[in-house]
Amino acid sequence: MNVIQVEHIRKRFGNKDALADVSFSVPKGEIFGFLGPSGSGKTTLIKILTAQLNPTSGQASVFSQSAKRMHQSEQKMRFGILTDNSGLYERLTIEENLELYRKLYDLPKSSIDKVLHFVNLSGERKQKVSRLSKGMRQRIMLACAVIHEPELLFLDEPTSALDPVNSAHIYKGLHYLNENGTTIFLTTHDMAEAELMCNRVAILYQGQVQALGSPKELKKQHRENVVFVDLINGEAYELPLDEGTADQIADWMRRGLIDRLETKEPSLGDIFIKMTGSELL
Ligand SMILES: Nc1ncnc2c1ncn2[C@@H]1O[C@H](COP(=O)(O)OP(=O)(O)OP(=O)(O)O)[C@@H](O)[C@H]1O
Repeated sequence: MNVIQVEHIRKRFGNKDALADVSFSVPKGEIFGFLGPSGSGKTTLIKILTAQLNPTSGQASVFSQSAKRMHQSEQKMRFGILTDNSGLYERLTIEENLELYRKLYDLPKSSIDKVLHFVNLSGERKQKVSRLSKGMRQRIMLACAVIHEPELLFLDEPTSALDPVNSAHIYKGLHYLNENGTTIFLTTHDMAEAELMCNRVAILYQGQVQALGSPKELKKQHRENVVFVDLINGEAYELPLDEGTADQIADWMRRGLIDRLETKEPSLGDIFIKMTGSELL
């Protein structure tokens, strides 16, 4: 079953297409990465999927219903969202902010302890939000998005303000949620994060999906068909992957001349740059 279905979505702002023609689907249980350079329309699509914006044309559905219904309270219970503008009450403590969400979703008291552990902030629960660092705020916003363990989670750059230790902690928590049934739709500029987290990724550029597949499939598709050979006498070769090369390598091997033999697979970052012409941020 697809949790998200996007068909020929176009979104025009003024005389410019933010999204020109975007189609893809996300099956239940997947961690799906929506990648693209800054300004490519990732946030716009999340807004369409969560009924904050209407598309100019095309169909978007979530939980097999029009995405336009996502503002309805029974749908709101089913998803969580983390974006730049996820609001926090500055004068309240971390715990008091979470308490508001706990009541909203009618959850047991223990949900606060659980989610504080999830974002690695159990020790800071009594601190006022106004005094917190950017990374801590991001973790509390994430806590607010996941406290009800939603069926579907939208994460717009969830670890952009986090250090590697806290990012690793969050990845673990997100995998736990996913193993317990949460489908995750995330945007990121961090290709290592996409590779680590996502079952499949879409690369968005010029308003369209330019590549779609698992990181492994994409790497295979974009693999250079060359083999690198270093011989023990110091000679180094870059040869095409063909029959002639196979015979040559077999001969070198028989004569014990090979020091190193490898094929080169591109990273997801290399593929992103190739597809979008953009340098990574
Ligand atoms: N409300 C709006 N009115 C006019 N233009 C908009 C509006 N919202 C977004 N845009 C434009 O649409 C394009 C896509 O923006 P969007 O925020 O979706 O990109 P993004 O991929 O999420 O970028 P980033 O990675 O920097 O967050 C940009 O050119 C942006 O300026």
